[in-house]
Amino acid sequence: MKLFTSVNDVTDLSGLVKEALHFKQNPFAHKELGKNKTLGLIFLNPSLRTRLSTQKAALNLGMEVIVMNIDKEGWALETRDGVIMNGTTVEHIREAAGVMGEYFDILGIRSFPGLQNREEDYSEDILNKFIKFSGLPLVSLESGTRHPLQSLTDLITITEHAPQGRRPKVVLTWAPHVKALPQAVPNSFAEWMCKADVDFTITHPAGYELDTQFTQGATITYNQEEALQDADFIYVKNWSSYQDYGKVITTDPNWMLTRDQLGVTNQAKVMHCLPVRRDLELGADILDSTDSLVIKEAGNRVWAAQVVLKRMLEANIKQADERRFTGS
Ligand SMILES: NCCC[C@H](NC(=O)CCC(=O)O)C(=O)O
Ligand SMILES: NC(=O)OP(=O)(O)O
Repeated sequence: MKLFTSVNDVTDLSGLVKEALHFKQNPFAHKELGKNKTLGLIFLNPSLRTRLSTQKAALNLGMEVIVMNIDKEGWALETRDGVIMNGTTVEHIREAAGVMGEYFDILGIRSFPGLQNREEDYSEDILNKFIKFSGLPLVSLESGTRHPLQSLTDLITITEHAPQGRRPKVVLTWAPHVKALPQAVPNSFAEWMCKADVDFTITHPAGYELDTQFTQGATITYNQEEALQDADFIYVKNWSSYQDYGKVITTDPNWMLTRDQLGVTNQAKVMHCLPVRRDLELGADILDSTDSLVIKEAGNRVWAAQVVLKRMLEANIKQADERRFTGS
C-alpha cells in the first residue's frame, strides 16, 4: 500500500479489518518492522485522536515519529500555483512537501476543507500536492472529502460488536450543530459502509444530501424514526450542506437522538467519531450510558492506523528489495 486516502486504496476490506483486530490482541507483533523508519505527521488543523492514535500505532511498530502542527508552528503555506507571493504566505507547498520528502519515510497529512468553494475542496488539491511533491507513501489524517482512518476504525468497531449470523443494520443519522462542519466523516463512513457487508441507511433533513459518489447502494430517507427501526448501530454526525455548499440550513433540536428513540432499535449501539458537543449533537444521557461505543471506537483508532502503517512499511521494504534485485 503506497497511499491510504480512501476505501479505493484497499483491495481486501475484510482482510484489513481482520489484521487490525489481530494487532489489538498482539500490539507488538511487528515491533521490528518500523526500525529506523520515520513517520511525519503534519497537521493543518486541530486533532486529539488522530494525532495520538497514529503516533502510538507507529511506536508499536518501532517507528520514530515527528509531529508538526504546521498551521501554528510553520511558515504560512501557499498552496496555489502561479501566484506572486507578495502577501502573507511565506512558503510554497512545492518546497514544503519536497523538503518533507527528504526527512520522512511515510507522511500523514490532515487538511480540512475551507467550506467556501466546493470544487476546490472536492478536488483534494492540497492532499494531492503533498502526494506529488513529497513523493512519499501518504496516509490521510482527514482531508477535504474523506477521513479513511476513522472509517476503517468504524468498520473494525462494527465488526467487533456485530450480532452473530446476520448482516447488521447500520444507520448514519445527521445531528444538529451550531457550526458548519465538513462532509468528510459522513462521506467516508458512507463510502466504507457501502462496500462492507452491512445493511446501510442514511437519514438527514432535506438539503443535507451527500455527494452521490459516496452513497451508492445506501437507503436514504428524511424520516429518522423510520430509519432507526431495528438498527444495530447508529452513527451520529453533523455535516453542513453539500448542495448549498458549507451552509447550515437547520439546527432543529428534534434531530438530536434521544434515549426514547433507541426503543425502536435492536438495542442499537451508538457511535460518533468525536469530538462531540454534548447535548447539542448527542445527549449526555446516551454518551454516559452503556449504549455508547464512542470511547471503545476511539480506542480502535490505534489498530486502524497500525494496520495501514504496517502495509505501507511492507510495500516500502518490498520496493527496496526489488530495486536491489534489479540494481536500479
Ligand atoms: N476529526 C473528526 C471530526 C473533525 C471535524 N469536527 C469539528 O471540526 C468539530 C468542531 C466543533 O465542534 O466546533 C469534522 O466534523 O470533520
Ligand atoms: N475523530 C477524530 O479524527 O478526532 P480528532 O479530530 O481529535 O483527531
